[in-house]
Amino acid sequence: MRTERPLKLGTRRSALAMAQSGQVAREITRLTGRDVELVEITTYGDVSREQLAQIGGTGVFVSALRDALLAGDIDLAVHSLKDLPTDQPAELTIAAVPPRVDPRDALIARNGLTFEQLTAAGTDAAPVRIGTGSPRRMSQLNAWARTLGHRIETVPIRGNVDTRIGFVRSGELDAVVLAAAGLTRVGRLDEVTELIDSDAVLPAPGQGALAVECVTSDAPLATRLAGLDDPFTRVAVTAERTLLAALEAGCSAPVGALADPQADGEAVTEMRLRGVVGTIDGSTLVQLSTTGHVPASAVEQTAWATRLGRELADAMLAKGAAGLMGERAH
Ligand SMILES: NCc1[nH]cc(CCC(=O)O)c1CC(=O)O
Repeated sequence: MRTERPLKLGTRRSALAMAQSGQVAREITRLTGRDVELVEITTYGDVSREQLAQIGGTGVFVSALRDALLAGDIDLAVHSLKDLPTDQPAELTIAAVPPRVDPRDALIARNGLTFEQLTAAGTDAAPVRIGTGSPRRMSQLNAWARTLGHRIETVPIRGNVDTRIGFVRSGELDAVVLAAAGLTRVGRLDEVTELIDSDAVLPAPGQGALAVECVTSDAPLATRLAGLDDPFTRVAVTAERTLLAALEAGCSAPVGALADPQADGEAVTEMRLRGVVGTIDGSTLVQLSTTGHVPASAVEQTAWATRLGRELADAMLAKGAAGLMGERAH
């Protein structure tokens, strides 16, 4: 009997990418008995020193992995779902969306402070300086500070987890905001000083979820990878990403979205979808939500989640969402 060659899983070299790729590799081996080998790929998003919003945001981490898939250099790739452009190329298939981890953003502030404690010290002359390269985070953090009557300044930064946390440790910034999911995956969740409630800051569509992608023509592989798929996560991120697409926004737009499917045993029953879009300074936000009854059949769920996302986008557009998104961080 012929032993199958190991599957080649393309991954970025960052600690975060290696952690999530390694985890998916182990899961594939556990489910299919097949060995998986990691192949390191450098993406433009890893080498560029420019601000993410400036280089276009959408897809910079993704395109080198996709090129390697299409060239046949690798069999599959693992992406952070929030980094994936919403329009899926026909030659590539998202074969699985594994169970999502905590979708919230996390604050890492000096002296163990929460957002409210930290920002209370801000003045007009010396606002509290919070680092994030994300227009979505800037917009909602600024809006949050406004409701508290506190003075903050959002400072555009980028770099890997280590670099970002380093700005706080060095005293250059008072705090940084990162995805809890990424911090969990690289084992640094213990440095978080506040897990930010989604009522204050809605995460990026798809945050905390992964996408396992392969070429569409490799149907047998796609079928095997489907064993990693989590229907709860799939229905949630479908609604969130449809909202993002229907707003015609990319991953660097100030759009937050979160769907929370309620489970009744094995079945998803109700799902609430919340969305927000705002100006970078947080002076104007369009924030809406909708709730619906999730159909029982897996086949109907995708179409249903797509409809929910579109409906919420239409409602947000009717409230002026498009006008707020034209603005850019730079
Ligand atoms: N934009 C970069 C990026 N892509 C995915 C994550 C975190 C992990 C995830 O959301 O799945 C991060 C870092 C961050 O936003 O702090």
